[in-house]
Amino acid sequence: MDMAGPTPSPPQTQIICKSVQELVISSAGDDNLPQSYVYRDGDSGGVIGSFDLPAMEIPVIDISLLKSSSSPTGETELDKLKSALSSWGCFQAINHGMETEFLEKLRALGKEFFALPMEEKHKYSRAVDDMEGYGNDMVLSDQQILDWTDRLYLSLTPEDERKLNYWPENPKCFREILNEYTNKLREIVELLLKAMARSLKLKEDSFLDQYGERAIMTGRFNFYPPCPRPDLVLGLKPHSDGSAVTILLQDREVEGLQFMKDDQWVRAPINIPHALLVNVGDQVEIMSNGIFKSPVHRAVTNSEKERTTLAVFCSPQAEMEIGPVEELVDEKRPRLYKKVKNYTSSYFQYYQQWKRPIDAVKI
Ligand SMILES: O=C(O)CCC(=O)C(=O)O
Ligand SMILES: [Fe+2]
Repeated sequence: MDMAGPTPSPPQTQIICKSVQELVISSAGDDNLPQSYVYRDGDSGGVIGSFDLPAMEIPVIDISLLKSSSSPTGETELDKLKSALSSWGCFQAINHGMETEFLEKLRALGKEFFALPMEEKHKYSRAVDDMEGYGNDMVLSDQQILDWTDRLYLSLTPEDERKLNYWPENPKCFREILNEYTNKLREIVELLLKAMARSLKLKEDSFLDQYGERAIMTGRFNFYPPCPRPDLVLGLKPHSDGSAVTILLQDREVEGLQFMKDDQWVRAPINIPHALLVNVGDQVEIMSNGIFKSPVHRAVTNSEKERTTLAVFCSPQAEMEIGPVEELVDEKRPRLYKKVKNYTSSYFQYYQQWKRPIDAVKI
């Protein structure tokens, strides 16, 4: 199955709308809240829900211990990884080899970019038909409920496919730091994919074999301005990621991410500022034949504080055919997913229609 093929319905006229930040500047309070952002009863289970949700007990994994399973600590950490990914589908990664100061520089890149004057940011605005660049939701239908977020979306690898015209020249160190982060994450993702395979008693290249030499990494700085009605507006609608693995650098001070577990929303904590939040995307769920879970998550808004995060989506090369690793298919666990190529290409059309693209490849 090629995901570049049939999709729910073709994109309709697209309208580029004002950035959320501009809306906040131009409207003085909730009387002016545009209806296109508002959830009404009946949309996705109705209201956004309670604000005192439980915090999740998210597993913390020392990824420096995942390099070898020959020591007892390595073995324990691999077991923790397996259990984290098959129950939650996510964990906080510590000892990833990046200094706290470096992560702070990265956080500052996003904050400083979104704090630039509008005219300056508009130099990097995405084109109507392009995902990349500065902007907000692609509007594909009148019914679409918009996300209360502005983004800067950049392709990071393959390096020769970077569109540098979208990479801000201000802050000055933007390109250098983001490039360094990309290189670090590339190593981390390789390490994780090997460890995931070993945790399932597979050969360590079992997932990497489906990954290709020109793997795709895209970075998205998400900026959530304060919102007058967090009870009616979401920062990001419920979704699971179309990636193989996503690495999220959360805001240091402001929470907002929530995961769905046993039909309940739970808050992702920000208690470890130097941790990276790693979550499985649909493509690892497919490759692991459903053993590892691609969790549904969303971002809520905050009436007082703005929030900035950086998500990096890591996926196999588009031409690679991915599917459940053969050793994970047997009578007890029949094949759950078809083989698929180019999984992320139609992701957003499903996303905007509240559909999970992974349902389209289930057997
Ligand atoms: O900003 C967040 O906390 C979540 C970001 C996210 O889920 C995404 O960009 O896919
Ligand atoms: Fe996500």
